[in-house]
Amino acid sequence: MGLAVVFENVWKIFPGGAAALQGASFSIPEGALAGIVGPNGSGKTTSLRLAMGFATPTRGRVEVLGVVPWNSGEVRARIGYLPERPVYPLNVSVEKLLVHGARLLGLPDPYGEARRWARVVGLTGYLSARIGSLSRGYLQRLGLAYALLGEPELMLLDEPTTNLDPAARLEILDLIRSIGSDLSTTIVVSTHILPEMQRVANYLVVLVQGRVAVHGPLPELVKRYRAEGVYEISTAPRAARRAAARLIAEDVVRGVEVVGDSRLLVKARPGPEVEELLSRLKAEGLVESYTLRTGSIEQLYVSITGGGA
Ligand SMILES: Nc1ncnc2c1ncn2[C@@H]1O[C@H](COP(=O)(O)OP(=O)(O)OP(=O)(O)O)[C@@H](O)[C@H]1O
Repeated sequence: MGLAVVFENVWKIFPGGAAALQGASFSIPEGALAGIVGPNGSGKTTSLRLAMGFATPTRGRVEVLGVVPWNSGEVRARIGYLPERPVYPLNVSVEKLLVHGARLLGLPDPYGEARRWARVVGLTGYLSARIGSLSRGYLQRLGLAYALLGEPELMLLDEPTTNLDPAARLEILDLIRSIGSDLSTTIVVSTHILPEMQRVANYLVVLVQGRVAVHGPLPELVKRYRAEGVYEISTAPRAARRAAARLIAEDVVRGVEVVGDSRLLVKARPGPEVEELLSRLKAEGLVESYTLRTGSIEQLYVSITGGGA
């Protein structure tokens, strides 16, 4: 599988001297739903703007979908971008804006395109609504629909949940997750709110002061840093409760959830103790298979950086 985004030793120094990126290197594989996480000012927005080709690096190499983005007008049409603070014409209808966007991309059926993505983001009932009348959550849906026009190969979403209330936040995250699983688009989401990424991301880039502390598939990082993880366990037929009772008594297990007759989720810090325990239960025939599914991004972040997001 190829790489959707490659940053190689990228520096971005602004005219006033602020160094937003200081030798950042990371890559994001095609098809990933990647979170770029880091505290305010760590270079998230700068990274997305460089990937979009809206800015050029002072030094280093940025490659997106196999090309250098600021040299190629063509690649912009393959990327959907949701800026941190999008600006919309308030007196225009939802449909009109989406149709306009589809026309700018030269898409053959602008109305069909507008309706398709409005449906995906749950705005079908709002096609004729004035943009100025939408709530913040619905404005973000509109931003997602706009970024989806033309079904881009890559979506760059900059802090898509900022300024939303908790319910709208969850709706947007769920929407991003379902877009990620329904389409083959690579999605990159920046955020300074770590627990949010847990709901959606399977790949992580951790930025600290313009440098990449770590990047990689989430389960791999959880394992490497021994942050608390969630194991998905298949037990022998109808043995989920029995296995749960065994596991909950073990020191290394932080929590157990029975999710079916023969399926469990187990919270534990990955490492030899858990592996031993699970292989013992496997040998006994109680557990059939297990995989480390994901982990606590907050804990991971603390293990990587020594704290303070
Ligand atoms: N156009 C600019 N001119 C000068 N300095 C800038 C510019 N854009 C960003 N910076 C500085 O570069 C650093 C990184 O900014 P950036 O916006 O990329 O961070 P961020 O991680 O997205 O933060 P936030 O969550 O606050 O948006 C900050 O110190 C910021 O002040």
